[in-house]
Amino acid sequence: MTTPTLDLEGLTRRFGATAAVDGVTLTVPAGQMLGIIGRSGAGKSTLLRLVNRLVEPSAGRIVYGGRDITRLRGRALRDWRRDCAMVFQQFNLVQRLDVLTNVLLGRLAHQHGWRRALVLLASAFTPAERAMALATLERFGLLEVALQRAETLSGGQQQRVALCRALLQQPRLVLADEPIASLDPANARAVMEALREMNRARGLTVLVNLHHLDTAQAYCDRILALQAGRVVFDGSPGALDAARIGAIYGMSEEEFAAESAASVEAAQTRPTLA
Ligand SMILES: Nc1ncnc2c1ncn2[C@@H]1O[C@H](COP(=O)(O)OP(=O)(O)OP(=O)(O)O)[C@@H](O)[C@H]1O
Repeated sequence: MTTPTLDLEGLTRRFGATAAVDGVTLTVPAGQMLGIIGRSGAGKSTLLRLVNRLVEPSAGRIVYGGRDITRLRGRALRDWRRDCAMVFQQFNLVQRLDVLTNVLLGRLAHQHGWRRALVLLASAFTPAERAMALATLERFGLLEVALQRAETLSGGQQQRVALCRALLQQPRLVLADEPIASLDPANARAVMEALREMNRARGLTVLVNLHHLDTAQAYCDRILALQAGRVVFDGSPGALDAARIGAIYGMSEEEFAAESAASVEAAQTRPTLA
């Protein structure tokens, strides 16, 4: 399935005196995997949250396939949020539920009102939905853990379950906010490969916030670097070398990576949703 172009036009979000995202103008073609990098506080999370309208813009527009997303309300806004699957650093699985049910929760994006409550309470997913969930788990090498509680899985497995849940939502875009920041290198690789496979096999547009330049270079078609909410680099992975990083951020690539790792550790000590 191909997806239409995503256009951000002068997108801005201010929090008091801080411009978290400041006049970002960008066209993301259908099926592109865009890596977004930047120091802590550069505006990466806010940018993703603007795209699915979890955060409202102070100025500018989001346009998808020619439709002004910024103006959507009510049902149309809910449908847009269903079209944008979010993936979080902390996976956000329901730990005490089994893997299969966690994946099926992605289908709830297609239900509203009392139907949603019914499906949730009675676990009333259809046989077709269950088959879809099992096939997705199999594709990601997770079939044998389908009936285990989420809490028994490694971080890398949990994040791949979260990707399966995102796929069950049948989104057009995937917005992944630091999806590998809490993972060791082997698990991080497995998750990035799964994300890349979703992008390639399904033609899904992926926007992924990453702390490490080398990861963005290895997996993404294009890199966007932010600083204080502004785009300071937008181009091919090969064009962003150590010298360019030094010029943009005033630090070496190693310092950039070390600072990012420190900010991840700080984030892990903050309370998160289960
Ligand atoms: N809800 C909010 N209220 C006030 N300020 C906010 C809010 N959300 C973000 N900010 C501010 O906006 C700026 C950008 O934050 P954002 O979380 O988008 O950056 P980030 O690049 O994702 O950082 P990190 O890598 O640490 O997650 C920061 O100065 C932050 O303090």
